[in-house]
Amino acid sequence: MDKSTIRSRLLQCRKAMSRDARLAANERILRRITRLEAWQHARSMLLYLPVNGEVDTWPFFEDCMRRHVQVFLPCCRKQEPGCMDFFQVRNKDQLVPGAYNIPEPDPDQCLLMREPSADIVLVPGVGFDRHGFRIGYGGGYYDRFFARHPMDKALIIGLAFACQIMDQLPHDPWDKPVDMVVTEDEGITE
Ligand SMILES: Nc1nc2c(c(=O)[nH]1)N(C=O)[C@@H](CNc1ccc(C(=O)N[C@@H](CCC(=O)O)C(=O)O)cc1)CN2
Ligand SMILES: Nc1ncnc2c1ncn2[C@@H]1O[C@H](COP(=O)(O)OP(=O)(O)OP(=O)(O)O)[C@@H](O)[C@H]1O
Repeated sequence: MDKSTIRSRLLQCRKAMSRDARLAANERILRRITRLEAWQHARSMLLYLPVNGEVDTWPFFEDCMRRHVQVFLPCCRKQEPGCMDFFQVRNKDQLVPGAYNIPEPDPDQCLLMREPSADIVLVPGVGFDRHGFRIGYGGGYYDRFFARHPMDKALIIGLAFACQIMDQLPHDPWDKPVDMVVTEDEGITE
């Protein structure tokens, strides 16, 4: 199967989850993540905010705000498709509706992260495999970002529901596996 066929199947299965199943799964993912020692010790994180039924990261954002952990969120470049930058966000009021209707940092109010580095990176995905390879919406945003900024010191965690996990996904030379994938059922590391 090619990437785009797999992408649409995985999106379909995520969409098919009931509201209750999604809420319960989000709750379990939250518990798994916040129990991680790395999460408890992290002082800075690159997060994302959810669209289209992705794993809900608002509770992570709130947890960071409460504990004064630095949070950086992506902002898609308008002139360069497939490129994004991270900006530091200090509160919800610094967010504006962005590309694909995802809340984004307002570049006028937020500090651009010139040399990205962080303790943890949470990565969204349409699907992941057991080796940490990821398939996204096909824009190549995270691929390009990690190519420019490998984030070698960070723990890179992919978030997904169990139905989004495949044994093996096709991957291209530019795909870089995440360090860990967390679903409601398990934490997957190699
Ligand atoms: N929450 C979140 N933020 C993110 C990403 C992401 O995957 N999730 N990105 C990671 O790359 C970047 C934005 N890229 C995106 C690319 C496409 C779509 C999107 O919704 N595409 C289709 C819908 C697909 C479908 O549901 O069928 C569309 O254009 O309508 C969303 C984000 C940066 N921020
Ligand atoms: N490092 C890179 N430099 C230039 N182009 C890249 C790079 N990485 C990926 N691309 C391009 O991005 C496109 C999308 O790649 P791919 O299908 O792997 O996206 P994806 O991982 O599903 O998307 P996303 O990261 O946005 O969620 C490909 O056409 C590829 O050529």
